[in-house]
Amino acid sequence: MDQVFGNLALQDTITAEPYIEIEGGVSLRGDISLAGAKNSALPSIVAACLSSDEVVLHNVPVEINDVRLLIELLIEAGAKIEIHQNSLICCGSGWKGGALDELVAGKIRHSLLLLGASAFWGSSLFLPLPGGCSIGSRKHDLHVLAFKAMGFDMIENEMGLLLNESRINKESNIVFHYPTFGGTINAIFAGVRGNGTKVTIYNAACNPEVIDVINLLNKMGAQIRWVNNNALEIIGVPALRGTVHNIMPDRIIAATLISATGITKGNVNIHNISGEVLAAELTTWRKTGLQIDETTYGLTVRWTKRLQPVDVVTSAYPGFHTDIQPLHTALMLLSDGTSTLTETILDGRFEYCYQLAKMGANIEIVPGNFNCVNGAAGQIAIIKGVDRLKGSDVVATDIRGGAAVAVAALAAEGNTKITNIYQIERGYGNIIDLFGSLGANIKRVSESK
Ligand SMILES: CC(=O)N[C@H]1[C@@H](OP(=O)(O)OP(=O)(O)OC[C@H]2O[C@@H](n3ccc(=O)[nH]c3=O)[C@H](O)[C@@H]2O)O[C@H](CO)[C@@H](O)[C@@H]1O
Ligand SMILES: C=C(OP(=O)(O)O)C(=O)O
Repeated sequence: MDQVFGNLALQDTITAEPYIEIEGGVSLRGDISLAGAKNSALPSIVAACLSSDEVVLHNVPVEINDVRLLIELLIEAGAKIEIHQNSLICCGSGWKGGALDELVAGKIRHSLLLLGASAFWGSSLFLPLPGGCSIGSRKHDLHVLAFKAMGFDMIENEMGLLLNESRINKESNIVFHYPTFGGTINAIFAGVRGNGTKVTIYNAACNPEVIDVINLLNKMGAQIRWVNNNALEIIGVPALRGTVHNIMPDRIIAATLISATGITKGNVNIHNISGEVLAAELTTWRKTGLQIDETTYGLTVRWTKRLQPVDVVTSAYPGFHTDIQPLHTALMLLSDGTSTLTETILDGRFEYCYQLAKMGANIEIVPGNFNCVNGAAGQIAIIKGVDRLKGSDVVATDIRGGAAVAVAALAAEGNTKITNIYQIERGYGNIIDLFGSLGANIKRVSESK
């Protein structure tokens, strides 16, 4: 790889500390339980604020930076949220909408979901441009399309999105060309309230995190059901009620642990996860020779022999998850041959590969003969397995790219220093405990303290 930093040199927000230090070479061993999923918790917290009764959420990963920021935004918009360890008591009775803080909204992708919440409450909201991982062109045209199809008055400019106080149509059809995760959730939030209004979302996202949010809303009295061919039908109800809900376990953290176990030749039991939510990924990883068994409590993962290369193409659920592709790359780094990874969802999702190259990984990024779902030119990573990785100074480029370099560092010879760990901590509550409890030599260092 001739580029040392990829496009990362263009970013001006890389933080030197705190940083993570990993002394590689320890095989991960032991048992571990998963925390609640970030990508279910974020929309679920917004959903919980759609009722003026109390909604209690358990198993919320409250240490995650993005969760904290979303709570801050919701409180600013008038919701009441109390944090009690890993549980939240949420109530939307004071919802006032308004203009959201640019700095906070601009750090997270799911600030977008406050638009759906505002439509639910019948109030206006100005959302400065949302943020999230810098992993390609993250468009929001499908969100706008959904709001407009439902009859809401939405104005979009280079500063952000303005939802004016407006009413939902009696009946609307939303047709997505791609099953957008955030777009589906936003349309559900906006469509769930009404007096018998009907919204049908064609080609809706059906990943486990969406199902978790729908289950929560239906417990709150919403009427949301699948009709056919991934169409969701939402019949508006006058109000939602309080309930209690457990956020689903984080399947991407499970994938992170599987990758880390495979690359370190380990033996780890992952509790409270069903193989069903990672079906495409487990099928792929079993082909590498990694032994993964489903048990009554979760998954057992055992390395028994050098892993074989296996090609992956990312796609919408139930396909191989784009958030898990960096973890598959990590798993393939020491494999016995060449594998390819074709990323079809997000065009900028290979930045972390330039960091892995500093550790001795052999990865080439080549143009693909296709466009990603956002219309941008797609790329393919060609990974040639090497015999060893070496510790190095690397940067966490985004949540999962950061996790991938941490996973590689666990198997590298010597010491790796990872900076810009704010990115990792946007998605992992405590990666030090996650790997440390399985034997890894890992610590978080803050020299200025
Ligand atoms: C907080 C959260 O849960 N984030 C997840 C969510 O993000 P997010 O909700 O942003 O993902 P989407 O499914 O909406 O986006 C996937 C693709 O569709 C494109 N698109 C999306 C919306 C739109 O209006 N127009 C459009 O073209 C995006 O640019 C992207 O290329 O799903 C992504 C894809 O599985 C994951 O990587 C993120 O981890
Ligand atoms: C891309 C991710 O998150 P976000 O959409 O919040 O940036 C992720 O969780 O991997």
